[in-house]
Amino acid sequence: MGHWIKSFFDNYISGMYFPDVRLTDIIEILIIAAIVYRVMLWIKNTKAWMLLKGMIVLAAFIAAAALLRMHTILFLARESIPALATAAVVIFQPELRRALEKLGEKNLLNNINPFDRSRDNHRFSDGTLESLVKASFDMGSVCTGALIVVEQATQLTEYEVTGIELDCKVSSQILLNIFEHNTPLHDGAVIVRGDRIVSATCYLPLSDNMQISKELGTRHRAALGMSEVSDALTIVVSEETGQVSVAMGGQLVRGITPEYLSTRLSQIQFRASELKKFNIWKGRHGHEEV
Ligand SMILES: Nc1ncnc2c1ncn2[C@@H]1O[C@H](COP(=O)(O)OP(=O)(O)OP(=O)(O)O)[C@@H](O)[C@H]1O
Repeated sequence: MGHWIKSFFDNYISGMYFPDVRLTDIIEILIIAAIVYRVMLWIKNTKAWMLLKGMIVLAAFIAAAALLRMHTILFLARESIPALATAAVVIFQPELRRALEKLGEKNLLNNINPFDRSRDNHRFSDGTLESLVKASFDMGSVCTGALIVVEQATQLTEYEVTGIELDCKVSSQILLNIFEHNTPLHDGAVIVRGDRIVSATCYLPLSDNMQISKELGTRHRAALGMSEVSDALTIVVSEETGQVSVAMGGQLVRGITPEYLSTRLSQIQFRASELKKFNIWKGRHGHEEV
């Protein structure tokens, strides 16, 4: 038996090439796998999926042209590659920007950089949370349409300037007043930063998600659009049905309850660093992803 094992090793194993795998190689493989996974998710969740499908069709066409030796088509394809690459960057500018912003949100530099203003103003009180929930469901009960964006780490200044500047403490009464029909501020969205309403009548980007239900109009599309370009949580109250929905991270959850909205708001109520302390001390929502 011993002889057999020895001859097996001599004949097969000793002839094999075992690369010298270091710990850094394993870390490198894991990093590349995570990046590829993230890029694939990004492609799947954005317009890039359409682009990828288009590129596959184009590649198949060029491969067929190469097989059939269609030199003019190959020449045109070769010459247009730089132009197509530039066009892709221009077309996907919002998605690329969002991807980089997301990277920045999780960046360790946020915890180190003392000049980062976003660390100071993204916490709202329990009073604001309760006012948002109360106002949303009060408006829902009388079918008053509303759109309320609760800012998180992504600064919404560019959307804030499309509206009328306000600086008032969040209260359910103010929100009800703003969205009252036929009043000057009722159209568009309100942006909430911390405990304050910073702007009303804001214009939000519309989502071009083709999977969104056809029965939903531009108010819901705007809420979803906002959630695609930022980490904000947007509350929508339907004027038609009185239903309250919430959009965040490119997902729209329709027909929610006050408890659900309360939970979602409490999940974003504290900054990540504060949240850890909050969970340790209060033991609330410790299991939920933020
Ligand atoms: N891009 C936008 N940014 C902000 N608000 C918007 C935007 N587009 C539409 N709205 C708001 O939505 C209102 C129109 O809502 P619309 O009826 O088209 O949407 P909906 O999703 O069907 O909502 P509802 O159920 O309330 O009818 C507008 O009067 C405006 O207040």
